Amino acid sequence: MLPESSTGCSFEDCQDTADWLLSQTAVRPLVGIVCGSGLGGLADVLKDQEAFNYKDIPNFPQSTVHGHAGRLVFGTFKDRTCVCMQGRFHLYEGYPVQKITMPMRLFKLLGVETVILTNAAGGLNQDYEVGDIMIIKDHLNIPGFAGNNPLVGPNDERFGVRFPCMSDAYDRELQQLALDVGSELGYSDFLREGVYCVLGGPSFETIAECRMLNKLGADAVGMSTAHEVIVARHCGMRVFALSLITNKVVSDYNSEKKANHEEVLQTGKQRAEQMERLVSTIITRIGHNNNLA
Ligand SMILES: O=P(O)(O)O[C@H]1O[C@H](CO)[C@@H](O)[C@H]1O
Ligand SMILES: Nc1nc2[nH]cnc2c(=O)[nH]1
Repeated sequence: MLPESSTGCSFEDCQDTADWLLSQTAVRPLVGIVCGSGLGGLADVLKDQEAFNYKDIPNFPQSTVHGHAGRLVFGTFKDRTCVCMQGRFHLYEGYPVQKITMPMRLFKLLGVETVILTNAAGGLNQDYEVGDIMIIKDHLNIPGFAGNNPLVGPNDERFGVRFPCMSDAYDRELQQLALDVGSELGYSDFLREGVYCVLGGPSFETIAECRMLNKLGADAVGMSTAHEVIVARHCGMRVFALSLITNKVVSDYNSEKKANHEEVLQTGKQRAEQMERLVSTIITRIGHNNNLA
């Protein structure tokens, strides 16, 4: 494990990055958004945009995955100020888990109160269809079982406590709000609630792994989000997350289907409009200081 000071994720490193960004933009974001694979179009619907390429931001990692543009976009939905990651980082890119979650600490230091994350995920639940949108109510952090938790290492109390609670990781009021908004928009037929399981990737799952994960209680599987959620909750931000079911996992030895990233991006394109409308409507209903409008 690398000490925090050498990964560029210490409080001081994050503060330097926040100070640099706050000196470049007048936007003071209350909502932070992370876009999943193929779902970066959400950032494009922000008004009065100010965008920064990750490569120009001090201490910031670089996006290496197709479907993750690598831009931090500030702007507004109605009068709600937002900062949006158009591209996230994953364990399989080779970054330490502390580095891929560093943007959550940056969000906190920028003044963000609520974090909304999206991801592309494989459907494990037999009832799920491609194109379903799953409100994440809980997660299984499998890399964490092996000690790869983003909070491993010295704890900096300026961010949060040594042993943070995770039974309330996903905000229940925001889940209910999403169900209500989904119903108003006519999305109930493809809106689900379930458990997301993160694996390290980059290989997709074997059939035996899919069967095991489903038995463990996971409804969808991916390679992101849970680490970010842990760090966001550690520093006291409210969290809401959505999985777009971009493919059904292969859990039958007679199936000829093969998981692939192109299908993931393709489904993202097909559901982009509904994902954007759902998220932007939820944001317009989040009031200041975390109250619902
Ligand atoms: O979780 P996001 O970033 O949406 O991406 C998902 O899609 C990619 C696989 O196609 C993996 O990176 C997986 O985690
Ligand atoms: N691990 C994993 N990640 C995904 N991201 C999108 N689909 C999948 C999947 O089937 N498995």
